[in-house]
Amino acid sequence: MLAAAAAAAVPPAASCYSPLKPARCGGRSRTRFFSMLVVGVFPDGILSVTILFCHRRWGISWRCRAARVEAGFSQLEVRKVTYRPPGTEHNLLNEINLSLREKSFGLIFGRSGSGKTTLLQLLAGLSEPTSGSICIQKYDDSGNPIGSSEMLTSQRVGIVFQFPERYFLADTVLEEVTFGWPRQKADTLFKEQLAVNLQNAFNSVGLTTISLDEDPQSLSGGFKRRLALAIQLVQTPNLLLLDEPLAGLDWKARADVVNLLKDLKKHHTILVVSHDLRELYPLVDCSWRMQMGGSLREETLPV
Ligand SMILES: Nc1ncnc2c1ncn2[C@@H]1O[C@H](COP(=O)(O)OP(=O)(O)OP(=O)(O)O)[C@@H](O)[C@H]1O
Repeated sequence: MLAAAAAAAVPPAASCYSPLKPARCGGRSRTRFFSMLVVGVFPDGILSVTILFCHRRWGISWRCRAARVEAGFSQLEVRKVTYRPPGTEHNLLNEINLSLREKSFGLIFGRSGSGKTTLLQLLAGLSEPTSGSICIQKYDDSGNPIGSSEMLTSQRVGIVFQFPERYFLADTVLEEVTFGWPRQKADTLFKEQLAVNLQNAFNSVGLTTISLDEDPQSLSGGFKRRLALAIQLVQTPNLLLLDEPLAGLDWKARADVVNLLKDLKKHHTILVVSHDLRELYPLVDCSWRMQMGGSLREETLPV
């Protein structure tokens, strides 16, 4: 990142400069420059790169250009979340805490009925926590929080349910993907952006070989899951939630989806609920066990 920032900061006139030695600028000029790279970090975690040119004959005349580059990382934080469905007397989830750093892969496992899917639904904004908060917090490189956290909104989350192909509604892949897109003319620009996102999403899930006129139900199991993922990726979510992504697939399609998730993990923050621990194990950065009674404990996978 620093190299890129430095490259962006170099003015055109300084194309021959060296940060280590005095350099000769241009064939005819005998003037020599010294250059200095000044790097600073502001308290808000922004990295500043400044290049000073010190002129040998004129003393400290200088030219300077600065670039500001975001440093640090952001993290999903679930803080003391409790959930009791309206009209019931028992909590399904109790004081759940979870942190997941951007571009990492988290996995929640646990017995059937312990509350894993309920937690995903809260993260996706499909229901509201009874208490506690779900937010995104930014940190600098030293791990100090930058500013206050932002609430995670449903627009920033993509969720792929268990057996997503059961919810396909359209007759063609194109209609399926564009199902929720705005229909009004005024939204042309927005639709153009979605079309670009769609191309990127299809590239990232490896769906470029299928025809957009194909019936989604005629796709293989692995390709149906790819399509379900692409539909979510079009919205460029900050967080991708997957409920049992391997359920109901044959061994080949399972391997296919695991490889796909390995690729997606490079660019996306992914949180998965699954019983398929052995197959997902190589991808996992953090894991938690949901216990009966709805409490969550960080725990390495028992594989
Ligand atoms: N709105 C609700 N009202 C009452 N109980 C509910 C509600 N939603 C879910 N439950 C119950 O909460 C418990 C947790 O369900 P959930 O689907 O989250 O479990 P899970 O860990 O994902 O299970 P599985 O691994 O079988 O998918 C279940 O006993 C379920 O019946």
